[in-house]
Amino acid sequence: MMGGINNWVTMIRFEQVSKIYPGGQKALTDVSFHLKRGEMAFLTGHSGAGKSTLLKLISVIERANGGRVAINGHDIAKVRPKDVPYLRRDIGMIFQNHHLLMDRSVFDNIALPLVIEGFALHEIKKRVLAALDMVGLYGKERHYPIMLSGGEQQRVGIARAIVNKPPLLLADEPTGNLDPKLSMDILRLFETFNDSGTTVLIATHDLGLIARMKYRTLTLKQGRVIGGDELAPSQVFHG
Ligand SMILES: Nc1ncnc2c1ncn2[C@@H]1O[C@H](COP(=O)(O)OP(=O)(O)OP(=O)(O)O)[C@@H](O)[C@H]1O
Repeated sequence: MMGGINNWVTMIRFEQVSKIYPGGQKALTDVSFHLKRGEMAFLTGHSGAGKSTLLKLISVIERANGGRVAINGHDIAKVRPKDVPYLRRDIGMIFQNHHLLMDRSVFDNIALPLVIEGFALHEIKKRVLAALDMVGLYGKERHYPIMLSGGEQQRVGIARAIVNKPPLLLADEPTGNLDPKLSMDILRLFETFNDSGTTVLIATHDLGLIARMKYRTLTLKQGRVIGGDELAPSQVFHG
């Protein structure tokens, strides 16, 4: 655990985090912010600003070169490679191109995280159908992704991310391919999860979408956090 009395309320904590990719590309420089448990926030910035890299550091797909990252009370630097899968169970990840298995049914796609965790079949069935219901796709479990619209496919990806009820949900451009109405529907869905206690961080270019919502925003520019950062530590803890 990292020091500090406020750890128990913190879901994501970055302290002066830097990431340089092999080859020398600086992706993040001195990034500090906190996200409390139960918060929902946006992460924005131009293409190449470092949004995906920041999400990859949270999900331990990449590791930082400098500074400290703590997720759900765990100092990532101290998490051994063999324990990374356990940490990831606490994180639901949603991608722009949803990474669905096209040769598997909607049911199988959503069931995947539960199969990996070794759940019993009756429990898997119950949870998959509940997740489908939450994203408004009940009855489509036998469909294949190819039979669904882009917005429906995205919702299958969301159902897969929330099916094991992770306390943290990360979304990387979740509305990238969707029209404004569908984008809003997806954000409302995230709000529903947030209302039930899930911490949500959404990376997006879509400033229009952000402006229509009331949430805090962390803005990156060339790998650094820039002005008006409402996720600055003091404001998170005392705001
Ligand atoms: N695996 C990698 N190897 C080397 N450089 C990388 C790698 N991934 C990202 N980068 C570089 O790091 C910087 C930040 O990239 P990142 O993907 O985090 O930005 P982003 O804000 O998510 O961009 P976009 O909105 O286009 O997805 C960019 O300069 C990018 O070229």
